[in-house]
Parts: sequence; C-alpha cells; structure tokens
Amino acid sequence: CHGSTLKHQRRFPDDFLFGTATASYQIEGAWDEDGKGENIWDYMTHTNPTVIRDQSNGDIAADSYHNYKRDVEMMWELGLDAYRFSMSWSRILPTGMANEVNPAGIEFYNNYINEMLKYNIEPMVTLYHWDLPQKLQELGGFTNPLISDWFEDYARVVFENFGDRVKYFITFNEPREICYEGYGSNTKAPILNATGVGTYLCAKHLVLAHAKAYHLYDKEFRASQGGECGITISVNWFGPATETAEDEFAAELMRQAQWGIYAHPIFSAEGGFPSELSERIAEKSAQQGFPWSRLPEFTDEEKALAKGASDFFGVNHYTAYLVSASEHKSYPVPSMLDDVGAGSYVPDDWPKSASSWLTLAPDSIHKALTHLNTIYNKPVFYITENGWSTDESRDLIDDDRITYYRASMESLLNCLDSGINLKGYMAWSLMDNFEWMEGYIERFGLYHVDFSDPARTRTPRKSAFVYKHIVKHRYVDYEYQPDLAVACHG
Ligand SMILES: O=S(=O)(O)CCCN1CCN(CCO[C@@H]2O[C@H](CO)[C@@H](O)[C@H](O)[C@H]2O)CC1
Repeated sequence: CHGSTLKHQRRFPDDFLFGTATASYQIEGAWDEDGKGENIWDYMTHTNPTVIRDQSNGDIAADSYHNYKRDVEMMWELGLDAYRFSMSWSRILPTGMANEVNPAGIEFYNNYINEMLKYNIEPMVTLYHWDLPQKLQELGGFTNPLISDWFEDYARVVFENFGDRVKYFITFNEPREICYEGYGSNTKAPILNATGVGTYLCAKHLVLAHAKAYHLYDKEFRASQGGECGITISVNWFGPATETAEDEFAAELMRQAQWGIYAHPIFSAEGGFPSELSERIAEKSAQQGFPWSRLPEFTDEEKALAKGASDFFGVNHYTAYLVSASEHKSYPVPSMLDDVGAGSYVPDDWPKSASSWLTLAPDSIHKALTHLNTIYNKPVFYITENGWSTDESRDLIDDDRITYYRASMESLLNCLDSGINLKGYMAWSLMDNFEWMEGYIERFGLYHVDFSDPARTRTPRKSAFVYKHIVKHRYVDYEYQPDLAVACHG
C-alpha cells in the first residue's frame, strides 16, 4: 500500500496460550453444599472473621458453583485459548483422605470442564490453591510429613477422573504464600505464625508432595493421557537497591528465601535447597540455641526425587522490589526475613494499584524470567498469573489496569525476543473474587462482579475488551479504545 502507516507491531505466536486464572475458594461459594467438606478458609473466616479486612468470606463468593456456565460464556466472549482454575480438595475428598470421594464434587468439575471443551477452551487445573481440608490441618497440615502421601492420594483421584480431558496439571499454587504466609506468618490461613520454623517445615514437605504427585503422573498417567504436570511458584523480582556487593548478596538471599527455596529442589542442576540460604539459616539457628537447623534438609533420596520433577515452570508474577542490606527492619526472631537480614522497598514513582504490595514495575516479567532462564537452564515457562487491582468503588473504566496489561504484554514480547521458551499467559483474573485477607475490597477482575446481587452479575470492564483485542489480533494496538456504550450491548 502507498506509504502505509501500518507500524511494525511485534506479534504473539498463533500457538501462544492466552487465558485467565481463578481459584476455587475465591469464586465457587457453595462452601458446604452437596457434601463438600470444610477447608481452612471456611474454618478461619467463620471462627475469626475479623482477620478479613471487610469481615467477608467465600461462603458464596462469585457463586461459580451455580454460575459456571456464565463463567464459560465470559471465556468465550474474551476468545480465550485456555482457562486456569483450581479444584477444591475438600469438595472432592471431604475429609481430605481418599477413603471417601464426593460424587457431587466430581460431577461439578466434570460439568465445568465439559462446558469449556464445548467452546474449545483448554482447561488448566491447579490441584491446590490454598484451601486445605480442615481435618488435615488438624493433623498438622503442611508441617506433617505425611501431607505428601495425602496429597499424592488426592492427585491420583484428580488424574483418574479428569486427566482424559485435562492436559495441563499444576500441583501447587504459590508455595511461598502457602508456607511463609500460612505457617510462618499470619497473612494467610491457617495463620499459624510459627515464624522461622513453620515456613521451612512446610517448604520441605510441600516440595516432596509435589514430587510424589509429579512422579505419579509420569509413571501411571502420562502414557495414556499425554498431558503435562508442573508447579506454579510466585516469582516477583527482587533486585539490588545499589550495585554494592552487600546489596547484590542481600538481593540474592532474598530471591532464595522468597522463591529459590521452592524452585532449586525441582529446577536446579544440583537440586536441594539453595546453599547460601541453607548456610545462613544453619548459622542463625546455632546462634539462637537450636540444636539443629530450622531448615530441615532433604535426604539424598528425597533430593533425587524432587530434582527435575516438573514438565514446566509456572510463574505467578505481579511486580518487583528493591533489596537493601541497610534497610534492615526489626523482624521477629526467628523468622525468614530475619534470616535474610535485609529489607525491600519500592520507588515512589512506580504507579500504585489498590493493593499495598502491587505497583507497576518496569519490564519486571522480563527481568524475572531472564534470571530464571539463566539459573535453571531454559525451562518451559507459563505465566500462570499476572494482574492489577482496583478499589471496589471504581467504575468499569479501568485505564490503569489497561496500562498495566499493555506493559505486561511488552515485557512478554521482550521475553520471546530473547529466546525464552514462554508458552502462555493467564491474566489474573477472569472476574472479581474473594481477595483473601482483603475480602472484596481489592478487585482483580477483567469482569466486575456485583456481590450485592444474589445473581452475582458479571459485567466486562474496559480492560476486558482490550485483552480480548490482544488475544484476537495477537498484538497490542495502542490506538484501540473500546466504546463501552457499544461494546457492552454490541
Ligand atoms: O514480597 S513481600 O513480602 O515484600 C510483599 C509480598 C506481598 N504478597 C505478594 C503475593 N501476594 C499474593 C499473590 O497471590 C496471588 O495473586 C492474587 C492477587 O493477590 C491472588 O488473588 C491469587 O489467589 C494468588 O495466586 C500477596 C501479597
């Protein structure tokens, strides 16, 4: 064409898997319906409602247990290739143990999966997204080494019932939030707050639980089902505040404590926990009078079981932090952050979301994946979560969320340009849902949900139309400005 103005736009591959993500406790509701067992979030929000910022809970949430066909219609409206969701362990196994399978739980997930397949949407199933059966927590939960056997038994039930149609399995969502925030702090259920001890017991047992489920899939299901089994680790970027050796080492130790402790045993060439962190915790434990290190080591056999035990590296990435050795705040003793002995902060000029921990960090997906690609020798990656929060009072015009997603798309394209084997991206989230300790105050949805309406009506935000355009055309069109007046009723 004459003097075409068509700009050279970087495009995503046609087989790049675009989707959205959700989690069972955050969307399903029906907390005690049709035989579902109580989980640790049911228990905590019912016995201790004040820990949730608006005293809400997931009893109903987005009521996806009853609205799942509307959910799938939204996936179709967005033109998604895939949809990542999690299964509720206690909806399938009410007591957590495999002696009793709940047929209504199996039926719900069969209906959900079959509805997606009608629209050619690839289901990506997370087995565990934080909603542990309460009965298992009463037996110690992730501080009990037997959790790895209980999890393997649960995984077998899931693979047997759904593996004929589900080709992407993720064992755990975010070991850090499960272990550090749930057992080593009080920011996620079961808020055990066993600082500096609970985190590390959980880390060892969770890694082994993952490994047992992976090997179960590899040995008993892969041949007949032909799918993949991996894990999702939250990897925010922690970079040094200055180029000094102190800050470089502090940043490395922070990366090891925040996500290396879960990734090294599975993805590193040597396996086991990261050595600098392991040495630091052993030193601190001795100084504090512990007769043993607070980080329980793997046996050689356990190290071998976990090494290489994953088909892909699922990354939940939201943002970045700067780490400074001199930024040391007073942390509980013992605790993970005291073991690291450094603080992290965010520059004031990074745009802020409705979440205290979430700002728009420049090119952070690319920074994180470049580092992971180097230290773990080029694994297959999926971004299994990435998203932006707005306050519950905001209207449907979410230009800040659009800015964030467009920045994420540029960072993904930087990853692809540098040869990183990145195969998909799941936006968090399809719709507004129960945002854990923040209740319904912080919203992450491409679709707005009206939680005051018994029907839990879902309405697309402006960002939904922008994401739909990117998925359909495979490039970012900065001139595209959806007119919601038309789009909503078009
Ligand atoms: O590193 S620091 O300690 O200085 C601050 C970290 C603060 N965390 C980061 C991870 N985030 C959970 C992410 O959690 C993920 O993201 C979504 C949005 O939150 C959740 O709804 C999803 O369920 C979850 O998978 C909770 C807050």
